[in-house]
Amino acid sequence: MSPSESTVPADERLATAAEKASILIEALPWLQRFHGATVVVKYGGNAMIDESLKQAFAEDMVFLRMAGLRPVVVHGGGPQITAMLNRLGVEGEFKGGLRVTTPETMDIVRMVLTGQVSRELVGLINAHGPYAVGISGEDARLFTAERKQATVDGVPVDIGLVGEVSEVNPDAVLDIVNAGRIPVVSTVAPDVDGVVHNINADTAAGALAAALGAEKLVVLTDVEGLYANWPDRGSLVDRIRVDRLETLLPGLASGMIPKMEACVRAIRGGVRRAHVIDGRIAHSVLLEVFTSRGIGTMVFPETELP
Ligand SMILES: Nc1ncnc2c1ncn2[C@@H]1O[C@H](COP(=O)(O)OP(=O)(O)O)[C@@H](O)[C@H]1O
Ligand SMILES: CC(=O)N[C@@H](CCC(=O)OP(=O)(O)O)C(=O)O
Repeated sequence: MSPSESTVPADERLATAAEKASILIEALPWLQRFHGATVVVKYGGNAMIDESLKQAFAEDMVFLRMAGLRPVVVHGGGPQITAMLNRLGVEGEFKGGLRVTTPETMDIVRMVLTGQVSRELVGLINAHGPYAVGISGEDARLFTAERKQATVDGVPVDIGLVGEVSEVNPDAVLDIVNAGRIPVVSTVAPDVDGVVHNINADTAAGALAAALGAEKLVVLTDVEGLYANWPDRGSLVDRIRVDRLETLLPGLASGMIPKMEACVRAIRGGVRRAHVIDGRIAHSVLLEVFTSRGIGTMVFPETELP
């Protein structure tokens, strides 16, 4: 046998081929259903664990695009901001799940999100072709921020330059999507006076999904989904109607609050499905979009039966 030849038993090859074919065919109804659909994917900093996971995420975005969907990425970067603050010796703290943002912190938040995390994701996606374009809430008035307070023990507290999204102008994102490319959105944005604010990435993703009339919002994080009795790992919620989720909101611990508020905002804004899934699993987005069972927690509208 020459070195260029190899032998694999025919029955083994057939079994592998049959398994692959069944995986591909399971995706068929979803490929049909989601053709042309906009999917907003929020990639949290806690799910950007290692290089292979980030590369798998980039592959998923290109896969969605090549399968005829319209993916829009909104990225986080909380742990990356914290690491940079530590490197620069700047003190930082969170209140009610949001980063207390001084003008000095804001400079670092903006630098890390737009100059580091966005650039890295854009590069990973563009390794597959000229698809990704980075854009921030400051570009073409994508987001307008309104100063937001945190709630600690039911009391509102000032946390500096932190914004809620008061307005979304999705035109620039649509320009990129309509050109066949993948927007990668960083969540810093000016208020009406032009003062740049730090916006939680879940909050921005929910607002953008609603403004785009997206089919789906998919939020990647570092847990399997929403646990009804956190931290009881046996209490993972498979699916939940938006009105029921609203009743749970006041009892949720920080971290999950902005995510679940974002899901509520998206569904109330007309998005058909919002999902919180485990970004620590490679290709988790494909598993959610193209398999019948999906993964994680799915939020659906009140107009559907529980
Ligand atoms: N009810 C809950 N279900 C699941 N996770 C929860 C819940 N309450 C709080 N959490 C916490 O929320 C975290 C996810 O939020 P966060 O750390 O902000 O992630 P990300 O960087 O993905 O935005 C989880 O790791 C978990 O510690
Ligand atoms: C106001 C606020 O808290 N902003 C966040 C923005 C980044 C973010 O949301 O990143 P993750 O999705 O990785 O948590 C922050 O400064 O950490």
